[in-house]
Amino acid sequence: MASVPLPEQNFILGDDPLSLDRIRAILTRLEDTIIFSLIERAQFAHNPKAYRRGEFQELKDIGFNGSWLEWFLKETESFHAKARRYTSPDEYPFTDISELPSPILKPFPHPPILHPNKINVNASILSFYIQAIVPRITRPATLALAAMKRAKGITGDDEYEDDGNYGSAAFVDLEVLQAISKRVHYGKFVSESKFRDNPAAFIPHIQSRNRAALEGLITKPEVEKKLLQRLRKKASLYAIHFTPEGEPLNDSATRKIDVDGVVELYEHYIIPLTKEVEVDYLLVRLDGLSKEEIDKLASQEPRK
Ligand SMILES: C=C(O[C@@H]1C=C(C(=O)O)C=C[C@H]1O)C(=O)O
Repeated sequence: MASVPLPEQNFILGDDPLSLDRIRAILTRLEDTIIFSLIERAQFAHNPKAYRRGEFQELKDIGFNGSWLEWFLKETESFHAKARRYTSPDEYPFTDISELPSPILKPFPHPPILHPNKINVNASILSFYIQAIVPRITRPATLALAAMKRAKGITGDDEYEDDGNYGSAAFVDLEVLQAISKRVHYGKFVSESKFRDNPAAFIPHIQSRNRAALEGLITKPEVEKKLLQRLRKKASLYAIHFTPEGEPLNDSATRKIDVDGVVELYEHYIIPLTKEVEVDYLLVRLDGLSKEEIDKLASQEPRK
């Protein structure tokens, strides 16, 4: 009987915050969050207008020059920042932290787990989400809606791609983006766990800035292969519609989400970016340490 991963817990709970098995269980659980939030986003049209800067006069009127989604991010993250969300090492804002208010609560007394770093790859996440993911998983707005808009003289290149649900779609965009961001930045915990297991394996390549060697050390092809297989099965199952009587509709044309799109999201974007975070984190892992501290780490026996 395969062991069932530990109940998903964030890094604070649990006895060993850097157990690789527990970290992987959290990554596995985030697969569900990402798939279901993509299913929710797929219910709305592409709405490309929401991702282009300068499209909303109403935003310009309030002095905001970014896109609708960037405004949604800044407004939402400003509130979350006051609730100290971004003092947690597993939470990273898309808005420049210097533009967000200070927390009204004292920082949560997190255990010092990660080495100090300023790694934030949310700009890359936002870019691939807008350019590749949203167009892939959304369907044109209904032809009837397009006809209604034509009748009202609403035209433009978004005629079939815009259902006007800018607020609802952006709310779900944030859920997808925050889940992908958490998943990708968990690469820091993965790297810290692997580093502590065998510092001597990493230290020479960190010191010689050898990204390729570091990426070779953190890459686990068998883990990635199993993940993509599991992801395809999950997305195929979660995408099934049911009849009013609760019978599954096994018609691929009525799937709630493009399953290939979900797998490609992980294979071409999420996994590579997670590994980039892992390597970026390793490259700063020795920053601020004395020669004696580094030598002590290098002399440590491998833990596994
Ligand atoms: C996250 C890990 O590190 C790497 C990245 C993976 C991913 O992004 O899914 C999977 C395996 C490794 O290649 C891990 O070892 O679990």
